[in-house]
Amino acid sequence: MKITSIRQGVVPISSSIANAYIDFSKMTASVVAVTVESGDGRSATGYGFNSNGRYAQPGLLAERFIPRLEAVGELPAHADGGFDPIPAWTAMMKNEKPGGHGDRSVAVGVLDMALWDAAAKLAQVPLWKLLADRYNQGRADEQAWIYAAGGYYQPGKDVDALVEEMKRYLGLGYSVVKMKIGGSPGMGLREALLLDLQRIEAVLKLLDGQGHRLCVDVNGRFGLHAALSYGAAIQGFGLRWYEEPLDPLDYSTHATLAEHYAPPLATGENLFSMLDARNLIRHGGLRPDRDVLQFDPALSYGLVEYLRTLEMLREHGWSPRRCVPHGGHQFALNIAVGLGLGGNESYPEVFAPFGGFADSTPVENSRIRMPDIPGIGFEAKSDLHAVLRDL
Ligand SMILES: O=C([O-])CC(=O)C(=O)O
Ligand SMILES: [Mg+2]
Repeated sequence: MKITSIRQGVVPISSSIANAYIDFSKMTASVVAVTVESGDGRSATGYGFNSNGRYAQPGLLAERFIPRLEAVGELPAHADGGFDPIPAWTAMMKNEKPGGHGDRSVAVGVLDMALWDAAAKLAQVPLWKLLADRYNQGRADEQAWIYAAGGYYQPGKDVDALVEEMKRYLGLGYSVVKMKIGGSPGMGLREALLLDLQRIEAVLKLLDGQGHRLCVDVNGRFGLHAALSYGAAIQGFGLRWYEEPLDPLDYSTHATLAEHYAPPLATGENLFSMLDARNLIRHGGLRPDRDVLQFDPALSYGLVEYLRTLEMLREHGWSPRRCVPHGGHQFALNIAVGLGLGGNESYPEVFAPFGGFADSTPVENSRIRMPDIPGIGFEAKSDLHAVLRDL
């Protein structure tokens, strides 16, 4: 088993959308293609990319992580005889100190995704099946629960346009949707809250008042006072979840909020290692019977690290069903189905071509089936495959 070539590129995913914390006017993504040769002379090329919210990492890839992978030489096979990304991952992380993950976890996540795509292609099975066989006693789910994430702020977008957007998601087969809140620059808390309540109530009306069909996402914008004020105001709606109300690393403030806000909270998309996730579980006051963990393997050192995170969760009494990764990509969708997570995010209208799933698998009642092709399934998603093929 040997890595024979690695190529990288940068692709723009800029758009006019904004959440409560950032706009996406300059957003980019790294893409890589990694070719692996098996002992019997066969080879496969796996692809990887980072999901939105963090920028492309061409420097870290070129200076550290690609050269280390290129230098690795012969790699030991997995016990099942196939390619094993774990020894390659360990070689990539040599001479990296613990802590301070920064953008390094993004660069490693991009390569990790490509290694897993190559591993499943060499085994000639979909990644969800490889994962179920290696780590879940062969038990893959038949489909994944997904929800439509959108409801971004955009110049000139009023409440009617927000409702129209959500209507389109329902038309595509989603029954649960997510919208942004907390992003009204220049407004005082009272004024911003009143406007957001109007926006939330308009979407809830479209959803026949069923709060469990709506998630709201603050993207880490609030301090404790605003998080509590919004929490008190939305508590009665029975929302599916209240996402990232606070800074992602401020665990004890999360614990205080959880004492006062009983319905489900969701967070974790900006925690990039098993150890950060463990600190959230230890100190964040989250409740394993209702809260939702959104660690995104594509941003946080990939699936090798995510397997450690799932193990840590088990040790702390959390089911993998509480995990619904951020990022709306096919990699996390395979992980959700193969390892029995609670579902996955989906971006029907934003972050193309990286957001979205196989062309051939429609969404029905917020559920999606997986295509039965080798690897992660990029070849079954034409807009994304066109970008990756160019590498
Ligand atoms: O707007 C973003 O940065 C993406 C995000 O939070 C999400 O998908 O939950
Ligand atoms: Mg979010």
